[in-house]
Amino acid sequence: MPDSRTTSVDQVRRALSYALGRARGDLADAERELDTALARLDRLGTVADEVPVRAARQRDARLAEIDELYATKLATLTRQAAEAGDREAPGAAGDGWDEWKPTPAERGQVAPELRIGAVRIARTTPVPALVPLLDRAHVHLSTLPEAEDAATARQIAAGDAEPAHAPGYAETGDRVVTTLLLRALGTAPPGQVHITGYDPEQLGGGLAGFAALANAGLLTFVGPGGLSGLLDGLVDHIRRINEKVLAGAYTSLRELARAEGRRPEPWRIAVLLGAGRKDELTPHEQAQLERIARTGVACGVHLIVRGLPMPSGPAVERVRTGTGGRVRVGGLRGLPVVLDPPPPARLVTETSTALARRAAEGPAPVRFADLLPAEFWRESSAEGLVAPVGEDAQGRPVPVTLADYPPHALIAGPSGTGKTNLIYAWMGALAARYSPGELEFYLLDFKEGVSFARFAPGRRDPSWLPHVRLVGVNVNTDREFGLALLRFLGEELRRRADAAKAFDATKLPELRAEDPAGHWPRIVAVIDEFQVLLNGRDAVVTESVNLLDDLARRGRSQGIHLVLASQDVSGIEALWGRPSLVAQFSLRIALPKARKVLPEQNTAADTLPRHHAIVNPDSGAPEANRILRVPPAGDREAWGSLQRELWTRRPEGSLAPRLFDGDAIPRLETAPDFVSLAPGADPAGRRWATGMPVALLGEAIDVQARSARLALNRAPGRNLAVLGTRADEACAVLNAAARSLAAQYPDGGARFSVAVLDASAALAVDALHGILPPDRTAVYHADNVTALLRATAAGLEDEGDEPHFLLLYAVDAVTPRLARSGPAPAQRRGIIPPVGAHAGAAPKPAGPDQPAAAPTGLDDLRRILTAGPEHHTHVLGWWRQPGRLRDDLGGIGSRTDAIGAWLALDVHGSELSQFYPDGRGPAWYPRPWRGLFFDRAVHRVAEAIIPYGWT
Ligand SMILES: Nc1ncnc2c1ncn2[C@@H]1O[C@H](COP(=O)(O)OP(=O)(O)OP(=O)(O)O)[C@@H](O)[C@H]1O
Repeated sequence: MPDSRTTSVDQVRRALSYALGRARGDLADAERELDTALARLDRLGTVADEVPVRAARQRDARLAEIDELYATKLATLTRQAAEAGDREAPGAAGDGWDEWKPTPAERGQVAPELRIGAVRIARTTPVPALVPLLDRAHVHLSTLPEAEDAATARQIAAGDAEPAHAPGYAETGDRVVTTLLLRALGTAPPGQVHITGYDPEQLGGGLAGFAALANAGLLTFVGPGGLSGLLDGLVDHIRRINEKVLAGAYTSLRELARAEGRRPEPWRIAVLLGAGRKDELTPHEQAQLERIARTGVACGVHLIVRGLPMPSGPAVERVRTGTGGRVRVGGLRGLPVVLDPPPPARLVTETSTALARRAAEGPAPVRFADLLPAEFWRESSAEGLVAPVGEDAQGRPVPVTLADYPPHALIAGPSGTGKTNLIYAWMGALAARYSPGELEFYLLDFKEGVSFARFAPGRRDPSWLPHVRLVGVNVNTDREFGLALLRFLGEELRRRADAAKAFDATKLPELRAEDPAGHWPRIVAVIDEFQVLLNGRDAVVTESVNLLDDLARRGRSQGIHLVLASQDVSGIEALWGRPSLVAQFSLRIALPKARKVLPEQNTAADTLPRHHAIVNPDSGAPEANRILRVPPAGDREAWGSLQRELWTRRPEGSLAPRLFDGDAIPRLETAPDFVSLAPGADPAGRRWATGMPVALLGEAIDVQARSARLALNRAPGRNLAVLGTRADEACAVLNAAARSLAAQYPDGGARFSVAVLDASAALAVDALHGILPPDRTAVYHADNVTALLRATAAGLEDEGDEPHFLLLYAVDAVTPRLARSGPAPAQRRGIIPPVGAHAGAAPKPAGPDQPAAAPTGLDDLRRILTAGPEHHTHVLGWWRQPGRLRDDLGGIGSRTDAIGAWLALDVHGSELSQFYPDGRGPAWYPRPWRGLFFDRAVHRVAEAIIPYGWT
């Protein structure tokens, strides 16, 4: 009994020691109890000798009690240790072979210890036996002396059945090697473990099943004379990692991986299988081996050595193999371990084949998530904007800067090479680092498509990117929108410069320091396919280039940054003719096969692989090239989840960005200017700020969502002529005008006379039913419009203050008839003055031989146009040709002042010469669903607008 107790106590002491690592506190308690128990045992023994009979019984009872207590404690501890062991070696590091599959660690995750078997102690739960390898230790395998092997066999739990096949020493060693390699391969990302085998005696040594890895260069063998070279190579590699990768910033790759969330270098495992002769190593080899043993682990270089001497050291785990799958592991204080069964041969070969295939596919793609910081919105943009857009070949994120230098970027690459994707990646990385108070985006895409629309709320996804203030898509025909953005930025530049001056500051960082409560985010304006804006030689190009020049030169100090992207920047004469402007774009980003964005002598883009980019912050100087891999960032899922996350954090009161879609027909009912007119809106908002009625004609092509508007005050010329043959568009303009005017008189107070003079307008006029006040609206047709005009012309002086709006659809369809009509039935008040004469001018007296001519319907129209506005009677008419309007006004040479505002549709600029101050007409090339609006009271140059839809 005492003998077996002593053995048991010994065993337990070791088991407790093992569990120490996992359950230190419990173990300490247990050990104290154990010491107490042993002391008590001693005392009991002594007492027993003295009082043999009675005490012997008592002693046995106490010992049984202690045994029981002790067994319970031990069971608890081993169970805890087993659980801890399972946690330490999750997935491929510890799973049984039935369910085993690779579970590659996430980047930056620490490599786990690897299970080889289980610690067996009698009457307790088996505890996983873990061996440290990747980033932790080297492994040295040696053979247990026979006596120890036999003792181990005895120590193994009595209940454990001997396996049917009891492997010998060599096979047990092979099993350890195979198990460690397979688990290491399964826990690392594919391709991240490179194995080298040194097996001069062709022992196999557990390496044979991994042969498929050789196809992908993940397994190499060195021949019998190759040990020296292998060790030298590993030492060189360690030196390189220390100098170039860790570079004094980190003490190990493990630390680097933890800090940066990436692992730039694969692990290298050298399996050295000697034949057991001590003298096999030369002194040089021995020295190199020692070096590697000492310094390799920090650099991801690991040795599994068998049959060769291995220097001792803290980073060497010793595994002594016996027979029958039994081993003793140094780190487990020599406790007896029963190896797990060997991994099935098929599992080894299939895993190796799959890993080789994955590795041959190239490095794991960069992930968009890797560009994002651990915590959002922590950066200040006072000094600039810095964010990565991809990773270099070593997996290091490549930061890209927009600041004083470089202030602006040019991005180029042929179609499909990933410009849009790169912009997404960059925007995501920036938006995650800088809050909307630090950064604002203005985005414009001149190519067809809706690539930037995702940043604005959509039907499927109501979220938006809170940094985005403006999104313009499908603007390929609306260069005016690009110009509007540049004008807006120009204004902002002026505002910032003025504010800086007021604080005696010159730059944004100084302004921010002086005015900490101010809202001075950096602005990034991205214009994709910007060459569309600069194509041609018209006024839009001239003004755009001038504005670009100003923004590029002065924007840098005021935190306004331009990012211009294009498929081909080579053809943009407007830019290349201005080298000083181009020089401001010192950040150059070239995608594969990009032309001209880098200087001629910098040809790196020609050989750039797919999904890579060159970032050059030094105007393309070859030595400043940084080549990087760009992650896919266009994926709606990846992007969507970031956007939603940022959206939920948006500051209170944050407004959705303005979305301008050149392909969409705007709606009057949602136009902010209309909403503020509509009944129920703030009364102060109605009838515009000035109290005069305002007709909204269409959406202005502008950064702000505003309406093109015509103020109908009591001043000469306050009429509108819509010109062109496109009935839908002309009706849309007149309908919007009518609806917006009606909205300003919800309780009556204005008269509407609507004349439908061509069938093409019938539907549009029908659509006004229920919108115009029924009791204040009269509809006329060709057969009674003369009466309308007669009555209106005759009654102008009697109109009083009530406004009267005449909406004449296709008026030119009846003017030939109007010219013949008369005499009028109503009271004549005199002769109609010629158009252009002042309304109050005296009528031309009739000569004695000339009876007073009866005014025709056309005369009445002219009088209304001329004299009406001062009596608050306004014509909003549609003429299908400018020539007809001119004729209706009196023909060539007659004055046109009665038409103070016009909106041209499919009319060429030259046809408008008579109605334009420069006498030559505006530069206007008609395009579908666009009009050119000119109000001589407010415009210097005509502005393009988009009619509101009326259906
Ligand atoms: N780094 C990348 N990784 C994976 N896929 C990419 C990457 N870059 C681009 N792509 C994919 O390639 C396709 C073209 O990319 P993208 O639209 O960004 O090109 P582009 O240069 O903007 O083309 P275009 O000028 O015709 O609009 C897209 O399907 C995109 O998802």
